[in-house]
Amino acid sequence: MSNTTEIPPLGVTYEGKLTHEVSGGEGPWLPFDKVKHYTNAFIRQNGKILLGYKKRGFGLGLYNGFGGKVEPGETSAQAAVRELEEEAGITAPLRRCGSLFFILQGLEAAFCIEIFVAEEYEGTIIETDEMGPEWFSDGSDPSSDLPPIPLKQMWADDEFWMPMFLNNRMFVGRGDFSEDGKMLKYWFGEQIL
Ligand SMILES: Nc1[nH]c(=O)nc2c1ncn2[C@H]1C[C@H](O)[C@@H](COP(=O)(O)OP(=O)(O)OP(=O)(O)O)O1
Repeated sequence: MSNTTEIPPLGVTYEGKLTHEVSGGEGPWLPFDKVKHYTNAFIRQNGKILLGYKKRGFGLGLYNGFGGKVEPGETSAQAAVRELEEEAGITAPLRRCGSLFFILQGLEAAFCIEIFVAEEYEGTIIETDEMGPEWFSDGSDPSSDLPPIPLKQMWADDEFWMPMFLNNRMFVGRGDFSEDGKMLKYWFGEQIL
């Protein structure tokens, strides 16, 4: 790991205190002109975590939480509930547990993604045109028959903030990606409220 820094890069928003957990990569942080707001929601229940296999569009072929763009007039919390229902058919009392900022080389707008989690949900989980939902073990139950979280088939940043997420910490961070999806530089930390 090189270029470690304790100062969070531009785009990382937080309140209160921040601890630096992990950073790395080379070169300068990439510039950005605009920011687009997104959500990403996870259901975590009894040692299991619900992920979706992305069937189309951005992040195709990767597992992720359920989410998408925040529409005009919506709060990110409202968008998170709507996107979870659109993509997995369920509603849940989501609460925010982190904020991430990503830049993809070649795209003019950066992604500001609010991450949400809930331990319960209502409705029946369904496969949609966008997502194939699957349960994974969150690692807390050694006797679980479920597969582990498939980090090799997720965005490269996930392995850095997932440990904080799984420990119920509020996390923030930034990752800059090349056009072919390689993470060039990253910084992740924990927010202490
Ligand atoms: N580097 C990254 N790491 C990660 O874990 N999630 C990422 C990510 N970059 C993007 N995401 C997530 C945020 C969001 O849940 C999803 C992108 O949402 P979508 O592909 O659904 O966006 P769309 O532009 O299709 O929006 P909608 O049409 O509103 O669904 O990918």
